[in-house]
Amino acid sequence: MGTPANIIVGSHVWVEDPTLAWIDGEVLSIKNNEVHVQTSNGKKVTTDRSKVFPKDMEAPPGGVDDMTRLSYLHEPGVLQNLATRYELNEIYTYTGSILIAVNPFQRLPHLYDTHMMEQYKGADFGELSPHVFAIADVAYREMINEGKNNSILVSGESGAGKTETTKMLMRYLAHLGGRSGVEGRTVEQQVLESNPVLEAFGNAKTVRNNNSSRFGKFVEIQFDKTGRISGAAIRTYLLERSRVCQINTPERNYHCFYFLCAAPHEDTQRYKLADARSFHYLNQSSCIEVEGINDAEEYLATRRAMDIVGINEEEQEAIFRVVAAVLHIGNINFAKGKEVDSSVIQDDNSRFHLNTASELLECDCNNLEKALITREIVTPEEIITRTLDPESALASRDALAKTIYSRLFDWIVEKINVSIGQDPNSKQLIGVLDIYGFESFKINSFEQLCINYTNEKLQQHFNQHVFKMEQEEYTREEINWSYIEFVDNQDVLDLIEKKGGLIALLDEACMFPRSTHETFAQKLYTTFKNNKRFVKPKLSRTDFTVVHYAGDVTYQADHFLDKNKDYVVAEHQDLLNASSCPFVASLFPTLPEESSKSSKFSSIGSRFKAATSVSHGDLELY
Ligand SMILES: Nc1ncnc2c1ncn2[C@@H]1O[C@H](COP(=O)(O)OP(=O)(O)OP(=O)(O)O)[C@@H](O)[C@H]1O
Repeated sequence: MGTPANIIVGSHVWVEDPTLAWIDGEVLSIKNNEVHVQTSNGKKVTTDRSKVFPKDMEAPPGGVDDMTRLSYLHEPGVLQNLATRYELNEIYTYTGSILIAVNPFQRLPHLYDTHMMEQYKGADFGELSPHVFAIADVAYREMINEGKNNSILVSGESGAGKTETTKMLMRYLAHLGGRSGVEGRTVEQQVLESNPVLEAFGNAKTVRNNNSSRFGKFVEIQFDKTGRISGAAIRTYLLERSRVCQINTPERNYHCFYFLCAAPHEDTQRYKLADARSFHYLNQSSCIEVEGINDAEEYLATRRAMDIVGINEEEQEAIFRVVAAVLHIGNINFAKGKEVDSSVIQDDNSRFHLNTASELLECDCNNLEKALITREIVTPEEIITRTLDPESALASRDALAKTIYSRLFDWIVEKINVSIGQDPNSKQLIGVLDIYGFESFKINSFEQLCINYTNEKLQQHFNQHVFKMEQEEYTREEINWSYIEFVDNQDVLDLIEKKGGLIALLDEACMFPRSTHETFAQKLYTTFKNNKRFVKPKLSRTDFTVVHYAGDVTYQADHFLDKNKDYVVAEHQDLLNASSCPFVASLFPTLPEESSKSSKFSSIGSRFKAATSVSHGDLELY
C-alpha cells in the first residue's frame, strides 16, 4: 500500500500496538531492518522495518473528508483519519467514489432531516460533506441523465450499520422520486414500512447486534420515465435457517417468537403458548429479554406494520399460528421404541405439543407423528417404511421446523412484493444490496463460505472497476502515481465456483447417498492438494482452510452436506400439503410431476452462485 517512505532516525511513525491497534512514535535508532521506536505513550518498541509506517505530521487536525487526499494511504493513516473525524461526529468519509460510514451508536437526527435532503439534491458529488445522500443522489442523477441502471452496495460486518444505511438510502430515493398527493400508500412508503415486518421475522439478537439481519437483501426500486418511483421488489437470500432450532447464550432466536409469547393473553391462549422460557427453541439460550426491545409492544407494532403492507387479518392469524406451531414442534421429544432403531413420543408433555402443533397446522396428528419418527424409502419395486432412532427423529423434527419457518419467511417476502407492486414497464432502476461483510469466526460453516464467497465476488468487482477506473483516470490526467497494488482474487473464485471447484464437489457429494462430511473433506484434500488458495490444516480430518483475499478462514466441513441440501423431506411435504388450512397448504404447493420424480435435492451453494452473478449482473455498483 502506498509508496515505501524513507524512514530515518527522528521520523514520526506508526507501529502496531496490541491494545490500540496502532500507536504513533519517533524512531530512535535503526539497525539493519530493526527499528527502535519511542512511542507517544512512553514505551520503547523494537520492530521490523516493514512494520513501521510513516506518520503524516501535516495532516489537518480535523482529518480529510476524502481518503485519497491522505499523504500516506496505509492502514494506520486510514484508521487515524476515521478516528479523528469520528471524534467530531463526522461519521462519513469518502475514498474516491466510495463512502465509508462509521457507526455512531447514537441517533443523529440532524444528519437525516428534510433540510439535509434538500441540500444534497442535485449537488455535485464532493461539493458537500460526505454523506449517504450524496451517494444516492449520484445514482439517481446518472439514472435520469444517462439512462443507466445503478446499484448501491452496502457492506460491512455485523452491527456496522448496513441496515440503517440502507434505510437512509431508501428514504432519500423516496424523497427524490416520491409522489405527492397520491391516494393511499405510495410504493416508497410501503417499501420503508415493510422493514418492521421483515425485521420481526428475519432479525435476531446476536453477540454483536441486538437487531441483526439474518438474511441478505436486494431491494430494487423501479422508476418511470419521469423519474418517479413506479414499483419495487425485495429479494432476500440465505436466511439463517439453523437459528430456528439452535441458539447459544447471549443470542436469541428470531424476534417474532418472543413477540408472540408476549402477545395479549387472548392471543397466547389461542395458540396455547406459555412463557418463552418453556420452549426448547428459545430456552437453549439464557437470553430471553433484550434491553431496548419491548416484545409485547413489538408484537402489536408488527401486527400494525403487517396491516400496512397488505397482510390481512386472516393471513396474520395464519402466520402467527405457524410461528406458534414451530415452537410446539421444538418441544416434541422422543424415547427409544421397542424395536431396534425406532422411537416413540417421549411422554404426555411431548404428546401435548404434538397435538397442539397438528391443531395449529391443521394437519392430521397421526400423520405428523409418522412423519417425525419414520421415513419412507422408495425403491423401484416397493415403498419401504423405515423407523428412525430418537436421534434421527430429533433431526427430522428440526428439519421440519426449519422448513416451515423458511417457507413462511419466503411467503411474507413474496406477499410484500405483491402488495407493493412491480412496474412491468419500468426501464430504469436503482438496486440497493445489503450484504454481510467478510466473516471469520472460531467456527466457520457453510454460511460463512457463502458469505465470504460473495465478498470475494464483490472484491473482484472493486478490483476490476474501481481500481482500474481510478488508475485510468490518473493516467488520463497525467498524474504521477504509483500503482495502487491490489490482490487479484480470481484464483480464489476459481477454487470456489469453477467447474470441479468447491461448490461443484459439494453438490456431487450431496448426490451420492453414501457421502459423509469426511469423504467430502478427503475429496477436497486430494483435488486441491496443489492449490495455493487451499490448505489442509495439520491434524484435521474434516477442516479445510481457504486463503481468502481478506485472510485465511478455516471451515468445518461437518454440516456442509446437510446445509447445502435444500430439500423437503417427502413426508413433511405431503403432510403439510394436505393441511386443511389453505395458508399452510400454500406454503407447500404440490410439486410438478417432473421434479417430484427426480431428486428433490437443490443445491443452496449453486443457487447462491447464480444469485451473486444476477445481483451485480449489468448494474453499475457504488
Ligand atoms: N447512521 C446511524 N445512526 C444512528 N445509529 C446507527 C447508525 N448506523 C447504525 N446505527 C446503530 O447501530 C445498530 C446496528 O446497525 P445495523 O443493524 O444497521 O447493522 P448491520 O450492519 O445491518 O448489522 P447486521 O449485519 O447484524 O444486520 C443499529 O441498531 C443502530 O442502533
